[in-house]
Amino acid sequence: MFAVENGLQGDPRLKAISDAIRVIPHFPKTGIMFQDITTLLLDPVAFKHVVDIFVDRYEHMNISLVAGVEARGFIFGPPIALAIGAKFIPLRKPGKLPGKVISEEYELEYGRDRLEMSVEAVKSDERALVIDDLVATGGTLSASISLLERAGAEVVECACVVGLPKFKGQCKLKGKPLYVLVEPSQFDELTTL
Ligand SMILES: O=P(O)(O)OC[C@H]1O[C@H](OP(=O)(O)OP(=O)(O)O)[C@H](O)[C@@H]1O
Ligand SMILES: Nc1ncnc2[nH]cnc12
Repeated sequence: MFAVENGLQGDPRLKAISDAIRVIPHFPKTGIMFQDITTLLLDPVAFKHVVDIFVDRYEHMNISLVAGVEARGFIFGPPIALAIGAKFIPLRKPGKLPGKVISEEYELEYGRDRLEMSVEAVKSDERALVIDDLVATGGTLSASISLLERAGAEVVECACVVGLPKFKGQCKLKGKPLYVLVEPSQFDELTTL
């Protein structure tokens, strides 16, 4: 893995994070190089580096709301939210949230999926951060931005641990900044899910 343009070039924590992410060829389908963050979770030093880097970046940005994308955004979002004193909102796959929800469809490489959010969770004029483990096409994060904006929040930034190379050079999603810690080498990534 290589570091991306994130203002942390030369920071040894990025290598520790990269090294802790396992790459599984041809999972879950032939041709996909799966970036497995579950091995990062087995390494408390590297896992803490991820949380520390995001907390350092966001603690003084007046963020009141951290939204995490099901499922892997639920791992990284809550510790960041707690450390910066923001609430955590889960963005869930369809049919999981009770109460009044709004939903957004988005494109996957094959087919479509949908994300839902509890509309009462967001107050107007909140400043939001969206967290996920990985950005591939950006469809999931774009749907997340739309949900939050529809509920009246201002999305300050989206942040992911891994950005796939097809995303190289792209640091905006729906006009919002995207902040990524590491990126697999070309060798590590054949395609996305
Ligand atoms: O940038 P994109 O092309 O939208 O892809 C990125 C999304 O894909 C993965 O989740 P997935 O939909 O596989 O769900 P999971 O976390 O429940 O496995 C990943 O955790 C991101 O949420
Ligand atoms: N290559 C990949 N590894 C892990 N999660 C993904 N989501 C989309 N593409 C992925």
